[in-house]
Amino acid sequence: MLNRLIASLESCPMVRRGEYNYFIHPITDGVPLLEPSLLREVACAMVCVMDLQGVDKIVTAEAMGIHIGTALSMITDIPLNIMRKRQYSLPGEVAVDQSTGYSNGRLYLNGIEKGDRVVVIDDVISTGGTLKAVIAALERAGAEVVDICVVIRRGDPDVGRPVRTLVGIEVDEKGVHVVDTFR
Ligand SMILES: O=P(O)(O)OC[C@H]1O[C@H](OP(=O)(O)OP(=O)(O)O)[C@H](O)[C@@H]1O
Ligand code: HPA
Repeated sequence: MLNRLIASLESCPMVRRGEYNYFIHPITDGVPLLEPSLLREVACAMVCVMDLQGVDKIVTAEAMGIHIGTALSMITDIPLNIMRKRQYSLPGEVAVDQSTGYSNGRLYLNGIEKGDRVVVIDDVISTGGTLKAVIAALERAGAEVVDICVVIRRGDPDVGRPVRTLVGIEVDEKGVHVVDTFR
């Protein structure tokens, strides 16, 4: 079921970002080209593994959760909420710090109401810094996070909650190796 995702990961290029081996892949970067068949494979697999019963909103983080969140939203008819790197200063906006293996920034949550049942999705989890920030913002807004699903898990990060992943990978100087599926 994940043939396209696995084959494209095992042949994707990698660059150094400081000390970090950064793999470049259509799902995580939109580079060189995101084929509809790959996006469809990923979105359909996410719909299969997630518990979407009674979910009010799909939440993702700018930028590389957006195409996946959009595909999921169109399949399920559940609205999409995007945590932005831009501040809007609307009433109730929640700001959180985000750190990854190669960057630090701030994410802003708007449009979530107390008691909303949400699922969180993203393209990749590596240090877990981004997901921790997203979960913290949702908790501050009073949402109930009912499921979390990420396409690619790099290593074994811990965000204090179960995270479903479609594939697990290891990255070394030779490139990307897929080590598990549907965890
Ligand atoms: O587990 P982590 O170490 O936090 O890494 C994962 C995050 O890194 C990337 O986002 P990034 O902040 O690079 O922004 P982008 O989506 O705009 O590329 C990716 O889209 C994830 O959200
Ligand atoms: O190695 C990576 N590649 C693409 N996106 C990422 N987000 C965190 N790590 C990575």
